[in-house]
Amino acid sequence: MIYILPGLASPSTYNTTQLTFTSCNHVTTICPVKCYLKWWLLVQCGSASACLVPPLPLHHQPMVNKSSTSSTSRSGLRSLNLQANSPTNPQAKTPSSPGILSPKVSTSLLNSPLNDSIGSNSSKKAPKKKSHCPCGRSSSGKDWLVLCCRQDCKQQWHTSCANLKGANSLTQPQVEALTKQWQCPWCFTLSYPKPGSHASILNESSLLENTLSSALIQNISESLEAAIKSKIPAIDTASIESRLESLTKEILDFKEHSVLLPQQQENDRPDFLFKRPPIPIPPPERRVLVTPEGPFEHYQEDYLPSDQLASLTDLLGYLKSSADFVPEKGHSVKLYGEPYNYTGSRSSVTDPIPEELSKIIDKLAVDLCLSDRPNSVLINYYPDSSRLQSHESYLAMHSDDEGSILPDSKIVTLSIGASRKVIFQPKHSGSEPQTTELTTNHNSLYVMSRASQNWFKHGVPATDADEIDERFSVTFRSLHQQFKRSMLVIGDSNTKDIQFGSGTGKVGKSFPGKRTKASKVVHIDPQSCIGYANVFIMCGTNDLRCDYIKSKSDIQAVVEQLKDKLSEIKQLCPNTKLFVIPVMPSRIRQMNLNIELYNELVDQMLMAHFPEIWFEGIYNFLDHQDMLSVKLTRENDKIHLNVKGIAKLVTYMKICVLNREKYESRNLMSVSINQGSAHQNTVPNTLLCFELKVIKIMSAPAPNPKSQMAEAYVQKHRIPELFENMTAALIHSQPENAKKFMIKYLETLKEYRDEKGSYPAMFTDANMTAVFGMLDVTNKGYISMEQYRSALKTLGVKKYNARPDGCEKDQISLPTFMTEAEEAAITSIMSSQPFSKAFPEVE
Ligand SMILES: O=C(O)CCC(=O)C(=O)O
Ligand SMILES: [Fe+2]
Repeated sequence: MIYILPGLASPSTYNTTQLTFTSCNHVTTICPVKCYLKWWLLVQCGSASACLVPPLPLHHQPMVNKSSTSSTSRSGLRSLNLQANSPTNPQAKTPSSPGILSPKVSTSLLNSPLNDSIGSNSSKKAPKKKSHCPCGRSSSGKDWLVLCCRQDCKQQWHTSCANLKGANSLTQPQVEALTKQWQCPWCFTLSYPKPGSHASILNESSLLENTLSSALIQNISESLEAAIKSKIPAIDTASIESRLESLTKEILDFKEHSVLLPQQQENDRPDFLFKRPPIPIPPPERRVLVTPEGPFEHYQEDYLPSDQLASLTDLLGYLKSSADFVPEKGHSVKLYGEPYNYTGSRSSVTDPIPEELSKIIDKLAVDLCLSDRPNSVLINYYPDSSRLQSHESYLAMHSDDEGSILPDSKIVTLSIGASRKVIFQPKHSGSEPQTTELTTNHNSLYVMSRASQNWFKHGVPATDADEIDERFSVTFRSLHQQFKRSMLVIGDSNTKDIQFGSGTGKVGKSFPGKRTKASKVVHIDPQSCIGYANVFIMCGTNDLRCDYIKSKSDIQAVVEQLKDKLSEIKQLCPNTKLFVIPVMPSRIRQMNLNIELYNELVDQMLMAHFPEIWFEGIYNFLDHQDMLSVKLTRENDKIHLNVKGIAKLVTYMKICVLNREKYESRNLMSVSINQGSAHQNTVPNTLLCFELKVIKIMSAPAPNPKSQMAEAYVQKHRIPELFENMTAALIHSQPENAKKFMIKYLETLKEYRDEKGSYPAMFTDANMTAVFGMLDVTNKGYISMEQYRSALKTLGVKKYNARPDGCEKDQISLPTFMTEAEEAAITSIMSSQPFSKAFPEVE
């Protein structure tokens, strides 16, 4: 392929035009061709196809043309049609073709239609008579005269003037071959006009625009500068600059911390999605909390009888000699029983509790009436000063407040060896903390409650004595790893029927916990939260009854009460994950108006002060009129959830716990806890998009046929369940690409529907009820064990309880089925394998 790149040209500049030849798409030569003929000869000798764009007269735009030809030759060459009359060839005197004229032959006189468009220099030179070359001079028999083939032109040109000098050395037949359709430089144009979208046009216009606007800006700034200089003699530019710098920084900070979506996206989001404030406002100030109990409950000397003391001393001696202690800061440790992981712990391996210690635990359980038998023993070894400098023997101030410790349990410490001081300091006293000292003597015991850990910290200070003897403290705790997922539900009568533990209709063993009563917000007891990993507050319905609420300020007062309670809980239990459940709408319209406003205000309050507290949607408890669904409400009761409602509530809470656990474990919200103060953090936008805002609870609008149709459609296709499921899965998995994940999810569902694949392992009550219903066709209310197994299989559950309630009678009820299915699903999620299989990560 040959490309010829013309430039702007007038006939007088043709000689400098360059033709660019490329072959096989490679530029092979850039050849300054002084005439078309040279170019033609080159092309004839080579085999490449070619495209010639001759130099154009000034009124034509320069352009590059990659195509081959309009009128093409065999080689794809755009032909030049020369009309020549060789001065050296006598035969040429007789024109052999109509286009070839001898220099002396004159044709008709015609005005050139292009004369006007030629540059002024050229136009001066351009003769009016077409029978003469535009140069107006005679060629003195040296040049061929060639005639433009265009009917409306027919202008003659000297070969030299038309940049065809070489033509004069050609023979007549060669010239004839060239001259069939020659167009003169005035007429020759490309048959392919430059498209309007051509990059060069865009560049040209944007360049022009930029240049114009830069020039304009420059003009303006110059005149401004001049005006300022003349009017204001001296400006402190340094201070302005520094202010500008700090403003820029503020803007950047704001951008960084802002969690609001850009305006457009914000508008695009459905109304029910969560919003967070751009910058979280710090929580209310820390306040002085009065400790309800002392730092330790009990201290007793000479605790162990001599035989137990002797065997314990033997064990400690053995541990010391066998170098079983693992060094930590200021002391060493040895762990037995249930693993106890605390901040700074270095020993992950534990041995079973040895007999000597087991016997001591038996005694402790009886003597101290322990409801939970300690199952974890940590021995601290403070070596004597021959092994460790006195000032290096200590245990730093800390609280035993790890999530795995049972909330209502005791932490018991037996001291063996040298007397050492243990000191205690309150955490929330405000002023200089008052220190309590306890001297622990050999064979003494002191007992702390788990709750006291949230009020006090304790430690074993280094001594300034030159010499100290060794000391051991044998500490006993009740731990359970599942307690890391423990739940406390603080709520009104709607939470009364939540039962913790395992078995039918219970929360399940994966989520230990308890429910405490708070009929009204003011009854919430922050201390009850101590030791629980997750706290759900579901309270407020009674505060919002129509008898109590006379104006908006009454509702605001309840929100303020809640704020105070939350603030205290946050201060007392910084590690606890808090969930506020929006007040469930009732079936009383007037009351729902109060509830709607309250939820709205709580939402705002949380956004402003506690952005880390989850305020989850409860929309799936409502019917299409945003009233508590009649299916979930007790008969003749407009407020309370029925058994199904409670089961749904429990499922919802469990999903909340799992979602948050996964969310935090992925470091999306790294709440860092430092000495009791939780640092606020922002929530990433991607996730916020999927957090559910409490639905707008409106008083019921008059049903209209369109909305009924829409409702019927939504119900028929189970759209809310689909979205509920998908949102849960999305939050749970938090894939990089949410869109792809959802597509994949829907495809999985589709496969399931087509009975090709496994159903995702997280399902709603509706899913389970539907599967149960398919098996219990006669509506007996139970299914057989065989059906139970196949139903779980249908739901994609692989591991499940093989002996559920009712298995002896071969009658598995719907609640049992639901509990077991859910428990199994949750177990599978936690073991993550089947879950991740059901929700493959989408790249
Ligand atoms: O050595 C002591 O008395 C204190 C031990 C202690 O606080 C602990 O192990 O957590
Ligand atoms: Fe401790």
